[in-house]
Amino acid sequence: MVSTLAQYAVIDLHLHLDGSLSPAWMLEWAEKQQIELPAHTPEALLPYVSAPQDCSDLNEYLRCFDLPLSLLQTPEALSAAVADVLQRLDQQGLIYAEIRFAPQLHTGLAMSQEDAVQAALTGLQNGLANTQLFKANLILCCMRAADNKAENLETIRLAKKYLAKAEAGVVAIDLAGAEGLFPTNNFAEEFHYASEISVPFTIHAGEAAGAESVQQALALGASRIGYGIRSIESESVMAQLVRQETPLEMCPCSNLQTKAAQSLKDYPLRRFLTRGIVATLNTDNMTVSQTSLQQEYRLLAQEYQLSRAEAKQLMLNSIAAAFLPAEEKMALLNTIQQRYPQLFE
Ligand SMILES: O=c1[nH]cnc2c1ncn2[C@@H]1O[C@H](CO)[C@@H](O)[C@H]1O
Ligand SMILES: [Zn+2]
Repeated sequence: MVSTLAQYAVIDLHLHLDGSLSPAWMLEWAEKQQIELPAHTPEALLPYVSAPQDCSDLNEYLRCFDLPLSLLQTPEALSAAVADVLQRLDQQGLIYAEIRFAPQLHTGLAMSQEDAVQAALTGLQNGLANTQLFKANLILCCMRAADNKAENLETIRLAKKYLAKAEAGVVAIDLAGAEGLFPTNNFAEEFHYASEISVPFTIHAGEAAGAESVQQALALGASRIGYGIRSIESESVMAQLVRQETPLEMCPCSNLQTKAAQSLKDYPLRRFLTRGIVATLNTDNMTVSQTSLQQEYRLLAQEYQLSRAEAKQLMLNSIAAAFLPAEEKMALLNTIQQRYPQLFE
């Protein structure tokens, strides 16, 4: 049962590019760019780019992104990183993925946010050409910070521009970063603007803050919620998620590390599914969290007694939740059925 449930690992809707670079890729691109790293083998590099065993909270978790981000400041590196992640997802048997990154975190050298978006799109097209993936798309993250409204608004403007180009590969925006330090409502202006110009969005909420943060994200018009774990604290928020069919992008390994969830035993995924909330299963950060989508399914199968029916529901929820038009969702379902008929027996 355990190994078969890992076969349901075919769609990842919540995966950060910068938190998912392989150590080998980081070593290769550090050398290419003559960037000095604190370690010179993949094993020795791991402690610098993955959450510690005793990670205390989201703020500590977020420190793991400094090193990978330092390697992603040129168009070549950014394109290569996207293509490499796609190749690894393909090797793992995935069929569809939405990869997110924050263009404003890639402007440390000479790139503008738009250069970063274009570089990532080039990587997306190159990567897709070399894989069997049905498709992959990009989500552009706005960041929770103190003085970055202009940067966030620019990210949203770019999302609109590239959303308007059919098939470009940008499908939505996100809000990432330190939720405990910068509450969701601080970003109301940004998301009012996104709504006004019809840019769909997901917001990381209910991770380092409570159900009220999910409530705020819903009030702003979020189409999906990143994690939303602490929705479990509010009957009315859960009722709203059911009523509006707003999907939750759940990432158990990461949620345990950031202490958004205290233990797997109390992880609210099953209660969400039972209530009819559109919960999905994702990785968040393959490298920072030392995980893969198969690993997430395996963990839940082993330690959470995830059933086959629940695994199938999670996969079907991911199809429903994808930022894809209805006909592409149908095509995605068909592709999965053809490639993995055993998942539907
Ligand atoms: O679990 C998370 N919660 C909130 N923000 C995150 C999480 N994982 C990554 N990022 C943030 O998203 C940025 C763009 O990919 C990363 O640089 C990191 O700061
Ligand atoms: Zn995330």
